[in-house]
Amino acid sequence: MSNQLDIKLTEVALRDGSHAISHQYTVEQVTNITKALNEARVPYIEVTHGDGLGGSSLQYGRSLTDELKLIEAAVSVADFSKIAVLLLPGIGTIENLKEAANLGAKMARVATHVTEADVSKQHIETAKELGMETVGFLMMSHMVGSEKLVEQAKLMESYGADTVYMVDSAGALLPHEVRERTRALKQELSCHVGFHGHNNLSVAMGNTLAAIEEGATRIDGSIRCLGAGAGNTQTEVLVAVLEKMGIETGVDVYKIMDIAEDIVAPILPKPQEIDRDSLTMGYAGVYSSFLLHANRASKKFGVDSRDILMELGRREIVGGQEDMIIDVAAELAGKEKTAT
Ligand SMILES: C[C@H](O)CC(=O)C(=O)O
Ligand SMILES: [Mn+2]
Repeated sequence: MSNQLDIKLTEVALRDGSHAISHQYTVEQVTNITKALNEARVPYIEVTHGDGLGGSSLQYGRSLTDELKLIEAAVSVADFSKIAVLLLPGIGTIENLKEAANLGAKMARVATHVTEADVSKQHIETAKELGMETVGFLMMSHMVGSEKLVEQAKLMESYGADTVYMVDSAGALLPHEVRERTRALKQELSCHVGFHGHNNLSVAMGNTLAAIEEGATRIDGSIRCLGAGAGNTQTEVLVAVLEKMGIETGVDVYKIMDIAEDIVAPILPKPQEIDRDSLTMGYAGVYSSFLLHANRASKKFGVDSRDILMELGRREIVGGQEDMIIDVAAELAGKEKTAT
């Protein structure tokens, strides 16, 4: 494969990884990690609450630190990397977006459920007016086939998205499915196509390579797999793999390895791994950020967390419906009680 692919990586540990550490980032951690990623020449670094701007709440989990302080800290030490923010319309507002842009965020990633791209119009247009690079982020892409995905991606492109991402929020897609969907997106869109994977089925790397082979050029990773569920495509591994394939990312492979080992690993509450819960998320097609919510509900109601996740998958519960996790756990606990 040619090394002229213009692959640009976005590091998401300071946003997607927020789910894995219950949104407890400090200014010091964000400053240290951003400074090091900037030195390693990572093009984009996403910083926000795990559920995007305005996500800090009882429903999604309260942040330890105001995300605007985290964004400000990241911007202050990044003279090469651009700081990106995630925004889910309905959680984050246009006002939140303006605040982030004022602080120096240069990229807005507007995320919707894969069938609801139409709600991103105002936010993508505003981000453009603010002079930001814009990304449309189609979450839970495994829930639809190529045709629907293309239809929704085209909407985002028509609103002005510079890139549209296929987002495998549940880590449920397999390489042949990513390949087929990416091919369809590339055929129908003129903007960049991106891929965001989760490693719940241990295929995030294979999925990412399939996406790149089909023409995706905007790729997400999380260093040391610090993302929701089992984490995302592991950035330092991806950089090394792409370098071996002759594909340039511009990221310094030794430096990114060192950040993973020396700066990120020490802040993890536990190593990011595929355990029975994260595996069940990929298997059942459940939103990766539900992991800690399901763990808590499992303890509270004494129900196997896999049963909760399987039921959430059956009911096709999506982001924004976190309250259903408690409902499902309570229901299952009630059924178990009746049965005994
Ligand atoms: C709000 C979600 O965590 C966005 C994301 O990273 C995904 O859907 O995956
Ligand atoms: Mn994610």
